Amino acid sequence: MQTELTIENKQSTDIEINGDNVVIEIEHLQKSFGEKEVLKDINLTLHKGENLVVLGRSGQGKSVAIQCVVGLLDYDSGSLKVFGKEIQELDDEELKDIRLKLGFLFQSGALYDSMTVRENLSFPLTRVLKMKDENEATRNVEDVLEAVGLKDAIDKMPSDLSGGMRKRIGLARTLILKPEIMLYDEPTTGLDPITSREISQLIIDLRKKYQTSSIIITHDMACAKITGDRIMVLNDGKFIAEGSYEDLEKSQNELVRSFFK
Ligand SMILES: Nc1ncnc2c1ncn2[C@@H]1O[C@H](COP(=O)(O)OP(=O)(O)OP(=O)(O)O)[C@@H](O)[C@H]1O
Repeated sequence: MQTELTIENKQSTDIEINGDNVVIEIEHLQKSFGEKEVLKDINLTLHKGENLVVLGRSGQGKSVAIQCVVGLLDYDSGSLKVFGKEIQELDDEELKDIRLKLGFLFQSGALYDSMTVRENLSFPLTRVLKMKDENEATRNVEDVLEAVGLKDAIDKMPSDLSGGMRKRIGLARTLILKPEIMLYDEPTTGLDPITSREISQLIIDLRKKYQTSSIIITHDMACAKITGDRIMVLNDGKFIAEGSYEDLEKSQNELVRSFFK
C-alpha cells in the first residue's frame, strides 16, 4: 500500500496560492486515544477563498480532526494554526474569537424543531452576537435566507421543510454569523442526487457571496467534483493523495481509485 502523499498534479484554480493567504495550517498533527492512533501525521494547508475537499471513509478521523481545529479536542503533538494562531496555545477569550470566524455545518443541520425558521436564525444573533435590535435581526435573517434561496420559508417550522430545505436553513444559520472559514461535515449525506447537486452548487455560490474558505468533508464524489478546487484523500490517519478531481480520477493508487467506483 502506498503511504507517501501523492501530489497528483498542481491545482487548477484561480485561487492565489502563497504563504500570505493561508488561513489554516496543520503540520504533523497527531492524536491518539489510549493505544489507538487516530491522527498519525496530518499535514494540510487551506488558503483564503479555497474549497478544499477531504475524502475519507468512515472512522478515518475526520471528526477528530475537525474537533481539534475548533479547539474541542487537544492534540498530542504537531502544529495546528488558524489565522496564524496555534490553537492549543490560545486562552478561552482568544479561542472564542477564533471560533466566531469558523462556521460549522453539522450533518443533521441541527435545527430546533420547536422554533420557526425565523427563530432558528435569530437565535445565534441574539445568543452569540448579543444583537438586540429586532429590525436589524430581521434584516440579517432575510438576507441570509435570500442567499440560500428560501426567503419564503421564514415563518415555517422545520417539520414543514424537505431534507434539502432543512440543509439550506442549517447553512443559513451558520452563515448568519458571517464566518470566514466554513467546515462542512458531509453536506450532502441523506439527500437525493438532484438535491445533493443543488447543495453543492450552493456551496460554490456562497463562497462567492461571503468570500469564505472551506473544508468540505464528504464521500460524495459528485459533491467533491462540483465544490473542490483541491481534494485530499485521508486514510489511516494520514493524507495519501492530493490533487484536482481530474487528477485523482487518473490515480493508480487503489485506495484513491476506490472512491471513483
Ligand atoms: N473521544 C474518543 N475517544 C476514543 N476514541 C475516539 C474518540 N473520538 C473518536 N474516536 C475514535 O477515533 C476514530 C475516528 O473517529 P472519527 O469520528 O473522527 O471518524 P470519522 O472519519 O469522522 O468517521 P465518520 O465519517 O463515521 O463520522 C474512531 O475509531 C473512533 O472510535
